[in-house]
Amino acid sequence: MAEFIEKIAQTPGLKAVFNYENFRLQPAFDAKAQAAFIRPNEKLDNAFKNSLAKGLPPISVLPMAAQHLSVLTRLVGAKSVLEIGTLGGYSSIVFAQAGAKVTSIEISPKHRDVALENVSGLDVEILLGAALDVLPKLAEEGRKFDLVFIDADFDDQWEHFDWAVKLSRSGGGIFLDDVVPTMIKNGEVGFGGGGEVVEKRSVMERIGEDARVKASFLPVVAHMQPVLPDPMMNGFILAVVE
Ligand SMILES: C[S@@+](CC[C@H](N)C(=O)[O-])C[C@H]1O[C@@H](n2cnc3c(N)ncnc32)[C@H](O)[C@@H]1O
Repeated sequence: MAEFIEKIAQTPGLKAVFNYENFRLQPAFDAKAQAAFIRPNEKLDNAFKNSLAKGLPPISVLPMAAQHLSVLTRLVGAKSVLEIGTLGGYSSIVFAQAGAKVTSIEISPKHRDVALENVSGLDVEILLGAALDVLPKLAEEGRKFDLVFIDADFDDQWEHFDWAVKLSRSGGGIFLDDVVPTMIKNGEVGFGGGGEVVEKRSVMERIGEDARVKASFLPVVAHMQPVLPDPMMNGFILAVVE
């Protein structure tokens, strides 16, 4: 191992690749990727501006995450998407523009009203209510979805995931967002008093023990400059339903 590290240190340019501080380059990478990959989208731009103007919090998915969801929808060939957590409909627009009929659940009447303005003309239905009240009704109706996107409160992630599995077709996908902040908030992974890493049973073990799905975890470094000065570790779980 020491030999390997020594070799890296002597290879021109390579040492810089293993610099922990590179996480701080994330805004530069993100700006580059946005400039390269993201094409003008009037509907999304208007939704973002209208949501801010109406006083909604700026917590919709970031542009590159939206692009990722769009690519995922196309890869899955999703014709129906269930979304838990609408906010102003930013991600709903992404799924609809990628070719899916979107059913989105939102607990706040104010957010629902702004979302209805933003998604006009697209195949998006917004169901008002707490997800844990609405999801059983969808199951009673026999609804099944190709892709489920979970992006609501941090407290009910496991319960939302459980319903997402019940409401997915075999081979469907489930995207559980914001897993890292949730686990840190709940003390499932974090630092102890001496700086050591401490862990307890988490949503990951629960999903891992669930034979109905095969799951993966993708950590991401996000930034919300200028709102937050430092890059932030986040991550999501992407699962396929057996
Ligand atoms: C992070 S935002 C969703 C962002 C949206 N997916 C986007 O990217 O444009 C979370 C939303 O979930 C809603 N929410 C929170 N808890 C909920 C629950 N239990 N049931 C339904 N919606 C909920 C909040 O009101 C908020 O609008």
